[in-house]
Amino acid sequence: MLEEIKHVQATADLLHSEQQVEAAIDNMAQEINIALADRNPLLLCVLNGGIPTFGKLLTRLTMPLTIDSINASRYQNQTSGGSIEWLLKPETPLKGRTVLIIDDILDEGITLQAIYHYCRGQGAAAVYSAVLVDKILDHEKPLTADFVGLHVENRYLFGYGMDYKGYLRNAPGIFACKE
Ligand SMILES: O=P(O)(O)OC[C@H]1O[C@H](OP(=O)(O)OP(=O)(O)O)[C@H](O)[C@@H]1O
Ligand code: HPA
Repeated sequence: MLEEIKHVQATADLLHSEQQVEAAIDNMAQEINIALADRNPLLLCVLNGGIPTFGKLLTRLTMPLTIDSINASRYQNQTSGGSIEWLLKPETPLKGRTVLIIDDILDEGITLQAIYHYCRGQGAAAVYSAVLVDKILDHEKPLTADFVGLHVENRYLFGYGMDYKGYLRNAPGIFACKE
């Protein structure tokens, strides 16, 4: 397995450097600071891929806020998605809260849509979403994200939280696997 991971990393294309990703996160934070300034938001980290984006946004946000996590996994360390498995639900009551869901990637949008409906079902007053990457697809998605860092071509990606078979989430940039 580790040989495969090393090969994928060595042959991948760098699409966005660390510097470019950090600048995109700066922009997202600025937008969120304006849009949610007086909303006392509850930030939900979508485990596991959302961890870097969540952490990097967190210290750039200036309003009073609280945090929790959710884990709705669809890819289970594979490169194509299946049905959603709910591994963790937030402990914080969502009723009446403004929720900001933070994830690494909006691909088909199935995961974000499921989390959105979950939050609404729990009585959240408003549900926003922020994704580092919105993958450009040739068809409509079930929902759009409110805050997007980068729009990226339709290839299998890794880095900044996004994994290849569970690995390479720590890659310092956004990389695309060779076909
Ligand atoms: O838009 P979609 O096609 O639904 O895919 C996007 C989701 O897929 C990944 O999660 P994954 O299920 O791989 O879990 P992970 O966060 O642990 O990597 C990613 O973190 C998003 O949550
Ligand atoms: O391109 C991707 N890379 C990593 N994880 C993902 N989850 C959905 N799409 C992707």
